Amino acid sequence: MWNLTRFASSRLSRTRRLFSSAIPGPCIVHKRGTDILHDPWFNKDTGFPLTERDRLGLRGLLPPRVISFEHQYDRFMDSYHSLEKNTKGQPDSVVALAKWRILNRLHDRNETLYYRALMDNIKDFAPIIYTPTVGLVCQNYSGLFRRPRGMYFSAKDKGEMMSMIYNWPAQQVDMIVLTDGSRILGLGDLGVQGIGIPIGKLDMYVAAAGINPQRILPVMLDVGTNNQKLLEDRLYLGLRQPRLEGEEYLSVVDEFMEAVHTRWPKAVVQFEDFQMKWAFETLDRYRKRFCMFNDDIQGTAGVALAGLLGSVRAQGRSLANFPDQKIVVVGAGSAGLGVLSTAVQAVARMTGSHETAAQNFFLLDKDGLITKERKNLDPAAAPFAKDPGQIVGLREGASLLEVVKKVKPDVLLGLSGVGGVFNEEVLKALRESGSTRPAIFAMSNPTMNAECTAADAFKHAGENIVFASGSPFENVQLGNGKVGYVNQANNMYLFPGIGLGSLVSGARFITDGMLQAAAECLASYMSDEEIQKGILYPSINSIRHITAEVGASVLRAAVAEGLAEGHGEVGPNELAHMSKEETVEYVFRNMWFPVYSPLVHEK
Ligand SMILES: NC(=O)C1=CN([C@@H]2O[C@H](COP(=O)(O)OP(=O)(O)OC[C@H]3O[C@@H](n4cnc5c(N)ncnc54)[C@H](O)[C@@H]3O)[C@@H](O)[C@H]2O)C=CC1
Ligand SMILES: CC(=O)C(=O)O
Ligand SMILES: [Mg+2]
Repeated sequence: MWNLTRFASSRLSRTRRLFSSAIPGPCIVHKRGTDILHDPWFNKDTGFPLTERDRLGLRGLLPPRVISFEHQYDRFMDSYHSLEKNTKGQPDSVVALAKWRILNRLHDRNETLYYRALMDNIKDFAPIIYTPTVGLVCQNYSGLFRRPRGMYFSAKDKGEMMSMIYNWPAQQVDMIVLTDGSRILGLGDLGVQGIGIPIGKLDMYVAAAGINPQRILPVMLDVGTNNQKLLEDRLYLGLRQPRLEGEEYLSVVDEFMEAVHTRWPKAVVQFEDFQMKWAFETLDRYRKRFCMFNDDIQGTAGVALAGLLGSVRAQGRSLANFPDQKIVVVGAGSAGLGVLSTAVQAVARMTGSHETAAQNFFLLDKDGLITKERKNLDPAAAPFAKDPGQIVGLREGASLLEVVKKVKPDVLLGLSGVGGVFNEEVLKALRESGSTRPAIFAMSNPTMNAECTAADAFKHAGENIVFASGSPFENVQLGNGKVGYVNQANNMYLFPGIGLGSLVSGARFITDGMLQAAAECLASYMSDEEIQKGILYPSINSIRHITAEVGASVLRAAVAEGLAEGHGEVGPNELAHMSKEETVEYVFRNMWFPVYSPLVHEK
């Protein structure tokens, strides 16, 4: 079932070939003069050629010398490197925020240059615009606020959303990331300040999936906050009221979804960082009506499954051994339960039996091991709750240490949001694992919420482990030239491809089959040689390439299910007759690339 065909080794050179042939088409602009200079979508700063300055009424509004895009890029990177030098030795949070500020200023001024800088320096810049720094930015959003980005729909806008949606200046929107700020990374309820997450996710969409930045829309649904500290903060920019609950809450989300799909029926909506009860409820409510998915449940599940399959291969075993792996999942929230149900489905497909598929999985939450004896057992966790009769030596609520000692798992996977729960004792206990190569996935974000650090994992659990974390860590030097490889197990490897594949297929819904195709594509991406070294996921430097492959797999799955209605000029028949290679090239062709387009003014 898992096709492990290696993709062409020249994957990066093919990416470059596809981009180098891209000639920028003209871009219609409905403004002139300073209005253009103040619009980051069109602004080229000193890069406007003289003829364009004439055409657009810019002559005299800029210093006379025309600076090339490459020169502007170098100038920006020089100032970034000076900032790095000048902030050396300062606390990490100060440096991180300074870097975020310089990038944010460019984002606000000139998006073309910003996205080129982001794409070309994705390994260095992703930790600033995405996890971990985006968490710090959200925590400090009200104080850092200078200008709005995206749209804000609040509980006070009830009845107005259908008209408000037309306030957005773009004619077309393809990709929306929506949050209600109720569970931002592992940082809890940050209310309106959570808007930083949709912004960061959509930056990744532009960088990885080549979604045109004029067609993205970050959205905050502000239904209040239960964070007392924020409610009392004089700078807080959100509604000062407790969160709406029940039908009142759902009616706000319903109204937003209707409004969006009235104006842009083909837009894909990604739900992000909703607290668990609403994450599941909204997914269930909308997935058969709109083209939407929940990244924390579904995107994370695919990335984790790819990593789990990779860790079986890292043991030198075939994927047929996956059902025998003992896997302890710590965290029974939206992410943990999403991972577990996807992994259990994969086992069921392999073994042909649903009944026994969950037997090697152990689930813990803040109250320890979850069994059928759990009082007020959450129905979402119930399918994974252990029958006390079948877990000799373990009881309801057993601690993580007890579970690890007893189960001797092959994999310890954390999605608890709690930093350090894989403590020294737990990691040392993993040395007694039955596995030849235990795997540790400390997937919680941001860095301080990771269940353990990479250094601690290799130090306490042994040098033979495979390690992955949600936020980036440096590789660990183990001495004698040996390196403990650190993987980033983050849904960023899938959500851009899921969104892009759904968009360019013109699918009305995102099905389990499309999500499974995305996970299988990621799982098959790495070579045996890489996997043997403990490298489970591609380098972030090749994120555009992996996203194109994932997008193509999603598209092909949509075609196979008869859901692909086509996109732009390309109809469903054409999509259905594309070979695998042609599908990847079609996906690439639909990616936006940051170059200055000639601007043509139209009234
Ligand atoms: N790496 C990635 O791609 C992703 C990472 N995450 C991270 O996963 C974390 C959890 O996210 P959600 O599931 O949405 O949160 P959630 O709030 O829905 O669930 C958290 C779960 O952890 C449990 N928990 C809390 N303290 C614990 C402890 N001391 N020991 C064991 N379990 C404990 C809770 O009981 C709950 O079941 C967050 O930090 C988030 O950043 C989420 C999605 C993707
Ligand atoms: C990565 C992500 O989606 C999260 O930590 O919530
Ligand atoms: Mg998330």
